[in-house]
Amino acid sequence: MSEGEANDVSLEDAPAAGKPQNKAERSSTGDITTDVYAAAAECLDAVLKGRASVKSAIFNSPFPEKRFLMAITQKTMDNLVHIKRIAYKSNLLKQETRLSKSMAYVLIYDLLFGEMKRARGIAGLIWRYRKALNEEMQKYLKENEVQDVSQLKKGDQKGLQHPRYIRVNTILSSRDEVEKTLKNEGFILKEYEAQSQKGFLKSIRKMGARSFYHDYHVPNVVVLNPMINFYNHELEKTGKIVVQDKASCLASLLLNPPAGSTVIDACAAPGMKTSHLAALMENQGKIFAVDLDAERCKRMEKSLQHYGVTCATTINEDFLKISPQNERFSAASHILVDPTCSGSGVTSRTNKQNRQSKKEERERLQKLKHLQMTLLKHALSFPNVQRVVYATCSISPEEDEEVVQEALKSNSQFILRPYSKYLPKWKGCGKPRYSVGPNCLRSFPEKHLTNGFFVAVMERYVPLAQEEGLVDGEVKEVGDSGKAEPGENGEVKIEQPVTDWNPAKDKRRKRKRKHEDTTEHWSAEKSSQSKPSAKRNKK
Ligand SMILES: C[S@@+](CC[C@H](N)C(=O)[O-])C[C@H]1O[C@@H](n2cnc3c(N)ncnc32)[C@H](O)[C@@H]1O
Repeated sequence: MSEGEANDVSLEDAPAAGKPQNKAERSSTGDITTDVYAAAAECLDAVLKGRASVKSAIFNSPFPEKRFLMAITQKTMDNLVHIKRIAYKSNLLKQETRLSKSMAYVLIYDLLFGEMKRARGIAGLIWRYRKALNEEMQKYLKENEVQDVSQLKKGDQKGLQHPRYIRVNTILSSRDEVEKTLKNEGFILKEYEAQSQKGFLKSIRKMGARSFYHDYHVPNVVVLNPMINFYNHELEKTGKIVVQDKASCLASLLLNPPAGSTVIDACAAPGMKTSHLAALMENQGKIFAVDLDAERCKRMEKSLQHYGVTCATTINEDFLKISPQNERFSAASHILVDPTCSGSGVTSRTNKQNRQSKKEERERLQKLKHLQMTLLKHALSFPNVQRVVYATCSISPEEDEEVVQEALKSNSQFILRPYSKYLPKWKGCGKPRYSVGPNCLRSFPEKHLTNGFFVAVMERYVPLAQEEGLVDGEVKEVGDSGKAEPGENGEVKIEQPVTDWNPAKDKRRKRKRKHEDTTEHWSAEKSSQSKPSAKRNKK
């Protein structure tokens, strides 16, 4: 079991009918303390399994002291992320099999966060572990850089409350099949409050344990309650679903290579995005899945097999050493660059990272930025590449907007396509203090309920001047002030050098681009099940 799984309730635990709790826990003992623990555990169980809200569980409980019951149940809920983590680390749930999970959580709450001073009744079962639990608690406080429990964040602690996203692997399954399986297991497909990003997120925020939704932005992604664990589910074991954060699906979705194309995934391991690309390409064409790291490459190979990917070849190589002129790779029309980054957007990691001094942090970011920019520039130098997507799970502009801005400055053949052209339903862009910012996609953990992520789409630009045999010139961003100036369609404006610039031609070029944009039939919203047209492939 991985650490992350310690926060999950497994599917077997979740069915709405719910197995009854231990008899010993349920029966009235005449001991008010044991009885309140039992009642609180029942309420918690009902809430975690989606049968009731805290208020309705308390209301329906036969336990007479409602305020007492409310206090302990609500406080256990508020601290549940911490309690689960400590319980997992101490190995308590494996050692003490006489307690249901909910009862263990209530007792751990009272021992570590509450009032438990001595072992009485059922509390005796947890009292024996108090030393181990207290030790884990101290480590946990240290990890979270706080002195005592009152300083721990309540409820919506970052990183642990995002929904569970599963991507249907359309190579081996279909959304209908996955939906049917979920429904057979008692899950209920729900509609959003409104067909908008806001309406979708509002519904997701209050999603019950047994509900699921189709994702609003990414086709074939299903959204479930974070408590639901799919790691050992039959759908996962058979490769029919991929447990993948939604934000990380956006990079492949925006690259969106048509079936039959030649693609390089330049930093591919462990292959999550490669398998998504293969699914979007209907497993037709060629993906070179390149990665420097031999171990990760091996894992990727296994994983691609598991997901039924046959159109990809893994290559254990430094992408920078692959020559753009190499015949094997030079036909690539689409390249994904998802390089090593600080990972500062991955919310489950942010709490754990060691504190570095500001200077060390700056130096580290500069090194990463240099590597990332070298990789991106290399991708842009492939002779037939039409679209390059750059992505990171970092929230630092040094690794995001600055890399894209500088790489584009040094390459006059590419423009930044506004992500909104391909994913108009997504609301969330890059830092406006960079001219490229408004055209780049960003996801924000609190806003989008995903990891923090950054994606930029670059496309080969064919200037009219070149088409008409004029001298091609320097490409520069309009707005020397450094302010963002989205052009028509939102892309960063491209100016021809003054010597070649002809307003009439520029107008025609804009008209032509506008026409192309309105006739562009492709949209990222298309279902990956529908066949992409070959016309797009030629673009
Ligand atoms: C963020 S991970 C990629 C995750 C992957 N795209 C996925 O979705 O599963 C970055 C990867 O880049 C690889 N990498 C770093 N520098 C590289 C280089 N010069 N050439 C190829 N791979 C590189 C690392 O080994 C690492 O596996």
